[in-house]
Amino acid sequence: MLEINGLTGGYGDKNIVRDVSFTVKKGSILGILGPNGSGKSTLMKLISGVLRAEGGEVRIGGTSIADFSAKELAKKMAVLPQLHTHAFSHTVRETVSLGRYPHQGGWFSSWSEKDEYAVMEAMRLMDINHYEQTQIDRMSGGEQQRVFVAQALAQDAGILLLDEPTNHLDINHQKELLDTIKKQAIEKELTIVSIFHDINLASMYCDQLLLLDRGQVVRIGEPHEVVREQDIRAVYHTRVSNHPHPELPKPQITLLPGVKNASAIALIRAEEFQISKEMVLYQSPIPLKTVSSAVVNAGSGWFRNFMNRHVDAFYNVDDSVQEMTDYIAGNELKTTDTVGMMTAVQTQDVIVKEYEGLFGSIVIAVTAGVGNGVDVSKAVERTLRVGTINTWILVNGILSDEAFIQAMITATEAKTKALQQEQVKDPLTGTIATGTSTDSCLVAATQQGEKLPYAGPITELGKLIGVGVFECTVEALKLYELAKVKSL
Ligand SMILES: Nc1ncnc2c1ncn2[C@@H]1O[C@H](COP(=O)(O)OP(=O)(O)OP(=O)(O)O)[C@@H](O)[C@H]1O
Repeated sequence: MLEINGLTGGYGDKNIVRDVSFTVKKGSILGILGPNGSGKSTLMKLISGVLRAEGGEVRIGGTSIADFSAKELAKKMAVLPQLHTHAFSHTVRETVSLGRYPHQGGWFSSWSEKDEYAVMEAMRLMDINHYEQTQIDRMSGGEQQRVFVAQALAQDAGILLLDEPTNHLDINHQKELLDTIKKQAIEKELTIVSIFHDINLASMYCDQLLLLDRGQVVRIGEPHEVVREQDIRAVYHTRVSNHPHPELPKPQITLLPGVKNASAIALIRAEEFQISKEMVLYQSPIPLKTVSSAVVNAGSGWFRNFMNRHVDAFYNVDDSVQEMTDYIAGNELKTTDTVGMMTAVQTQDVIVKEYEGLFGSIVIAVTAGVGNGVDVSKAVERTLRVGTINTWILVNGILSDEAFIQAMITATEAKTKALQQEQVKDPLTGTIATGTSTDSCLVAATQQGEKLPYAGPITELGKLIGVGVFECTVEALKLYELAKVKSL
């Protein structure tokens, strides 16, 4: 265990780092974050003993580092400094072998099997064994960085201090290096302290983070306690937005640029919908922020094209996402810029209406096929048949995350109410259907104009969505019934 208590120090009589305390347990990684000049490297130098502390102390396993000889300390603690200056050129193997110096007995001590193993293993872990005889001054910055990390690993110390280990590395090598370090931390129970400039990488790989500002700790804790918009903004003086990692419970941040491309002022209009027997298509002049349960590009994103495609009632392919993606591409639309839904309903029976509110307007589009109506409260295993209610809500306004979710809830409630009014039944249970088994919903917004933080039924936006989705669904259901009668 590494314990830092009230560590204070700097250069000459100037204390750069003041009163820093934390502990790092075996097998875990602590990441140090902070803007340029905040004292990260100085803190590392104080921890490694390169700089003498003016106050406080560093303890390893309960013993102060002041009580270790330089060699003893080097066996316990390996350091990857920020800048590597080498007076003369070594080969990769020689450079990595320098990591073994604390384990050498004296001038005439021989190179042991253990030394050889440690060097070979470190080179293997950093994937540099094929460069073994290369002069490091002939290597790229990223390759050199991996050699120096290998040198630190070859030292076989329980504590690793790393100053920006991913410096110069491409994204794959960043991942490979941090995966290796994390694996080493867990398997060999290493204690690791590392400086990071990349807050997202630090959040992903570290168990604890320490945010430093002007030499003092602003916050320390698990990544979710430290990677917070307000703290990052206050310390780095830049606007950021926080969002979840897609696979890990580790928060990520995105920079919000101070300068944006001038974007055309866009207004979504019902009359701009292109309706044919093949599809309903809306093409926006600007990307719309979208949340949907579509077939292609479901989830959240920014898209310009919105397609509701008519498919045969017996449409049945193994990979409908791929088939739909190919269909979008076949229609000369970019698959990365298009949200695609499907319906067995005649797309010419779509109801598209515009609703004006105090804040601006929304456009609602509904196709409704209820041959597969389901009473959700009595949902049972069913054979899946296409026949679905697709509801689009396109908003001329700026929606918050809450508003996107509330818009979906409000729209779903309005749809269910429409089914109730039209007495649409679940054919299996004979009770009123609440939807169909494959309904889709899409909410998209220009993110221009008025800020709309909420979309519940009590808000202006929610009222329009409620009335609009109800009316459009009722009308779409009537057209569906008509089409059914006509086809008999
Ligand atoms: N050798 C030195 N002598 C005097 N002052 C120094 C020395 N090294 C660094 N400093 C000063 O200490 C302060 C902190 O520097 P430090 O290198 O610790 O910051 P850092 O957080 O690691 O920055 P960066 O992100 O730019 O690497 C800076 O103001 C710097 O000018």
